[in-house]
Amino acid sequence: MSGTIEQDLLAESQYVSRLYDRLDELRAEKVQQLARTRATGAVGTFQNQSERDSFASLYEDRIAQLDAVQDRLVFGRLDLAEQGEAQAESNGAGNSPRYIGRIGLSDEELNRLMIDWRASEAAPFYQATALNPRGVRRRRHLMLKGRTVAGIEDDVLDGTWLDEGHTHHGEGALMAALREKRTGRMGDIVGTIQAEQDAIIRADLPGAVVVQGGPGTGKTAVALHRAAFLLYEYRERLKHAGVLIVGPSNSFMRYIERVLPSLGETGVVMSSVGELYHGVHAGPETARNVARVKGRLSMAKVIGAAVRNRQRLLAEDRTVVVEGTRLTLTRGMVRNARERARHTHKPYNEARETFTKVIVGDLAEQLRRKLEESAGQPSAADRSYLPQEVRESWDVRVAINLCWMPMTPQGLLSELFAKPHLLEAAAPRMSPADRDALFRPAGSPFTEADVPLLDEAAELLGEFVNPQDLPDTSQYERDVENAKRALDNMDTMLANAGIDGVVTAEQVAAVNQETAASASAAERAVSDRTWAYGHIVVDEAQELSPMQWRLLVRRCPMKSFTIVGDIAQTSAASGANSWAQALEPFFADRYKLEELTVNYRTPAQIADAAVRVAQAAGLRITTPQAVREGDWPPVITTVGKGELIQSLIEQLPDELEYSAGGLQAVIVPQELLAAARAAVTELYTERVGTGSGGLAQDIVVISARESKGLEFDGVMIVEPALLVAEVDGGVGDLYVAMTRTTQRLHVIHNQPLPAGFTEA
Ligand SMILES: Nc1ncnc2c1ncn2[C@@H]1O[C@H](COP(=O)(O)OP(=O)(O)OP(=O)(O)O)[C@@H](O)[C@H]1O
Repeated sequence: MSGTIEQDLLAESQYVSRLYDRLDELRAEKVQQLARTRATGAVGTFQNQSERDSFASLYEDRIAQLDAVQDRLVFGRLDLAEQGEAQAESNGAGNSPRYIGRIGLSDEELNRLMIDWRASEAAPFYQATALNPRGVRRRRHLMLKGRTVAGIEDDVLDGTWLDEGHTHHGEGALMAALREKRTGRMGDIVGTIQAEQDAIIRADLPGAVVVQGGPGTGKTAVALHRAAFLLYEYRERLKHAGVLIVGPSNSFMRYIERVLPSLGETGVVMSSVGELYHGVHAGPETARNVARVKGRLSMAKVIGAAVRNRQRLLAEDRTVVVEGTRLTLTRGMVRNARERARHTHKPYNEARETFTKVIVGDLAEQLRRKLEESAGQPSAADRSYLPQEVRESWDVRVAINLCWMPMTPQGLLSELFAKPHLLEAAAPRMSPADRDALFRPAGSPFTEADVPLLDEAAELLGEFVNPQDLPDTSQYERDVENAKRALDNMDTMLANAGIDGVVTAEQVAAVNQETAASASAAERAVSDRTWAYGHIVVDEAQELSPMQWRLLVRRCPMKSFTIVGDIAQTSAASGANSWAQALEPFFADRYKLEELTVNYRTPAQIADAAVRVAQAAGLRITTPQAVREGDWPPVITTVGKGELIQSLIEQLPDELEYSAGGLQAVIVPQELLAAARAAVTELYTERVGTGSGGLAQDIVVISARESKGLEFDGVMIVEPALLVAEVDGGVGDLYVAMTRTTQRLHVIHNQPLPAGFTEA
């Protein structure tokens, strides 16, 4: 059953190579099928063509998936105790070992070669313990280098096997994984998921799960693996509705973007909080008081009032001229039309149709009476054209727009913050100081804190139809026009394919519409604000304001959420002080709170210092147990006034040597950021990045806020006291910065260090 390590490595390598052969075979099959499908060309009925397109994209997706899982395709093996016959048959593999990998693989005869890590049969790989072995005799981790097995780590749970020596040991699969250099892109942890993490990953789909955990406890990793698990376990349900993953910033989204594809899952929608309103790329809200005000739930009422206030009454009756006849639009007519429009309970832009119809009807009636009066007698003549004349009158259009102007969310918000009288009318109970804080000139860029306000406005305003826009039917006509032009260019191509005059411009236009209709759930979800997702994963969730929560809950009415974060790391002015405070308005007490307790990232010596700083400032934190002691305590360099940047430049080369090809971060207060970046860039030019770092950039100079959620082999922090001062004296950001490192922390300071930094 077990030989020398060399024999076992060889045997395992042979099996692994069989798995890769099978993967190659499947890939080649799909490539062939794709080529055959494409070769059928642009002929046949449109149904045929759209079927062909769907097949082609199916094959493309499968090829992409097979490519993405190549790296460390298989990572585990389970040897199980004797099973009952029925069970042995049902898993088709008798008592032969189960190999656990990124996807499931079977041979041509449908014998299972490898089990997807998400399948229930794979669960013992993560959950079996000596106390509860769940039928597992031996859990084996396979460490691959390319396509061969370079290392084996055994975990024997059966006493007799232990005695017989069926075991190989090294430093441990987990430790080996943690020792890896950081690349600036998060990797998956599928081979070493720990039991407490696995329990959360495999929790049921319905309801909200909140995962609280200190720094480095694997919250992000767990959230992403959970998304992959849900997409596997509830594929049918989630295939159409999709899964949305929300994180704090674009650089964070870049940091995590490769994890799901490496688990064989694409098609998930990923968005930072600033990108949640389609078409707006919002930057951070830097003014903390503004973020605080905009994040309050009461802003929903303010937006509601702002929309209602745009339905105006007339101050006095107004004369309008229709085809030379003077008519009177009375205040009463407008009030009545507004009541009827409001009664439809439709969004503002749609209710405007009712408002317009009522006004036009009343004025057309007035016009009819006037025409008859001037003719001196009632007439049976057809007057059905009158409403059209009224509708087209310039005066009438101006008057209607004065009372009920079509609005975009962007337009509404821009004006609301640029015109103090509008804000005062919409928010009479807001303090003047808060109203002043919201003021900004029209056309200013939108910020993250505006995103939920835009969404709120969109909800209340409904579809915006620009009166100057052509009606819907003309879109089709424009498509036909485009297609006609495209067809001119396609003539030769069609002739080559032996098709002459078979495809018409109308048919090409119809194909465009088909394509739009068959876009994947993910593609459609991104652009459709009213899309209801099947599940939402929120990372760094402690930072979300109540208004941001409101937006997210609207995007998933079923309230199926995975929410991960650390209350102690809150730095946003409108973020949460407790999960109960953040979630109760939306979930009441219907959420399950889980906790992660082991810090996999930061060595104990550094994590302890971070904990002391947090506790000295009175922050209530959970203190996870660090899995490694680490080689270095925090290094502290004290410098004279004005020498911070100079010292940074002097110390950086040593730190780069320590991180030896890994990723080095320099975390700097906002006010020193530009100077630090310039100085470091002068020395290291293109090695310096600003975001999470990439393969080409191994030094990043960033603010504490930007470092949220990321990790580096080495971290330098410049002037901690300023990091604290810039967030109103909170130590949350400093706590975050200190816990970003996997190896070394070096602090350069001039001002006194915050309490707790050094051991008393
Ligand atoms: N079971 C595991 N096996 C291997 N590595 C792990 C495991 N769990 C976590 N890690 C690693 O620990 C590091 C921290 O994980 P992650 O970023 O998910 O933590 P976090 O709780 O989100 O941290 P923070 O709140 O500080 O941003 C990552 O490098 C991750 O890959």
